Amino acid sequence: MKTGEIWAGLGSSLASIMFLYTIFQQYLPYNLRNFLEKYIHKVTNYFNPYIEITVCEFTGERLKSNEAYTVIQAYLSTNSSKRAKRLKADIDKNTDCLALSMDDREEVTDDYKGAMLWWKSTKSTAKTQQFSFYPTSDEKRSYKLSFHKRYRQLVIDSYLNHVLKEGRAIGVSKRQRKLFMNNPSRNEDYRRIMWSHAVFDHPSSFQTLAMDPQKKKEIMDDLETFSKSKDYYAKIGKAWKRGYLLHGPPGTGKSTMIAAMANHLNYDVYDLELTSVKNNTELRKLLIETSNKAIIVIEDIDCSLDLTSQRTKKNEKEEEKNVVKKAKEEINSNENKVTLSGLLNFIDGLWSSCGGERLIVFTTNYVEKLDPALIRRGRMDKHIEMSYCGFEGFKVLAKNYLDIDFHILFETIEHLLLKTQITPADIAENLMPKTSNRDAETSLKNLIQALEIAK
Ligand SMILES: Nc1ncnc2c1ncn2[C@@H]1O[C@H](COP(=O)(O)OP(=O)(O)OP(=O)(O)O)[C@@H](O)[C@H]1O
Ligand SMILES: [Mg+2]
Repeated sequence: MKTGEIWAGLGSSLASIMFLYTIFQQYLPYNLRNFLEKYIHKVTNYFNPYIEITVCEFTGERLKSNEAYTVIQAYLSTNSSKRAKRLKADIDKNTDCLALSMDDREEVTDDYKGAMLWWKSTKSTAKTQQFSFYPTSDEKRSYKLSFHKRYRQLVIDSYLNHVLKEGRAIGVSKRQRKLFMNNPSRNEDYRRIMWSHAVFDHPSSFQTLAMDPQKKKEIMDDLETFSKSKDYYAKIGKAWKRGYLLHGPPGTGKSTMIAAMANHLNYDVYDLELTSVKNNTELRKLLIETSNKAIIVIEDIDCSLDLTSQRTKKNEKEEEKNVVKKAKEEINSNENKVTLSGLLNFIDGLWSSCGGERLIVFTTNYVEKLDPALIRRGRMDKHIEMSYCGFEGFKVLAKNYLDIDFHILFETIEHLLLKTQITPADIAENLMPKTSNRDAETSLKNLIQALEIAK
């Protein structure tokens, strides 16, 4: 008799035993049934060449949602919509579109480096004793991955990482970005939600940003290099973050640039209002609650705190002023106790390295007012001056607002721009059509008039 036949014979006998057992199990005493089940399980496990990995939707005693489940769901989304026969559709909160995923107890296959793998979505309903008028949410969902035992090493060493990486990338590309604002601190409430958020949907892009094209390209390259440098930062032993200082007169596009940066990199934005932060401890708490792939923005840093004179030598008069100020501060001891050193710690202290891929952006109208310690390289790695509008910047605005690349009046405007300091915000206002018939010539004439006056 051949070995194959022996195995086949064994298999069919086992199947018959199992069949008989399922029929007669109810007549067996409880203890015997328990004993038999244990051994039947062992025997079937021995003959079963397939390995299973289960990932539940919720884990732990407190049933926290399991990130691995979400990542796998994202990973399987493309595969399921192509291969599964039974799909379910839900509104995706992030994209506000219908998202397809495989239905409960549905199965899809995946090929990876020649190995065949099966993903099955399972659902079990826990039996609760409690009576309720409302539908109970005791459904437990999970994904089960099955594969032949000869692929064990491939799955553990490589496939699972591949699923994690791909799933995360799909999740990031589909997510809707958020704009977070820190909530003002009131009294000691440890359950307080530190950040509120809204959907970030700003239309600004580098394409519509009016500035010197070379400078613009340099910034875009810098951002892209940063976002791809995870391994490089790890190699040189630096936390994966970068500081940008945007300075320039009002209306030159600092806030617009931040939105363009966020859109370019697909990052969330945390708009940190320092004056509502009670003290350094709270600042730290806010920091650790930020996510990766985010821009933390502190606008008008010079107005947010008295960060200007703390490290410079003060003359006596200033010293006197400070005594009065200190007394006032003590009275309002609950207010504004974020200090320069607290902020420096925020930027480059140990806490700043929790997580990664974060930009910190400061904006100011008066760069000279800031303490040099705050803006030195390493903290604010890149200083970007946003300045008055040049001819190249004007051309971008003309394209944005009037949809023209050239006009006979451009030459006059170029001459006038050389002699006038005008912000992109002012130019934009003049180019904006005032009537419903968007006549480019009238808008350009308006601008020329404004430039003549400004000159
Ligand atoms: N460089 C620019 N490119 C395109 N639009 C711009 C630019 N600068 C300003 N604008 C336009 O002007 C408006 C105001 O600009 P923005 O708020 O970015 O200026 P800001 O430098 O942040 O000013 P502030 O210092 O007062 O905060 C924007 O809504 C935008 O429409
Ligand atoms: Mg601004």
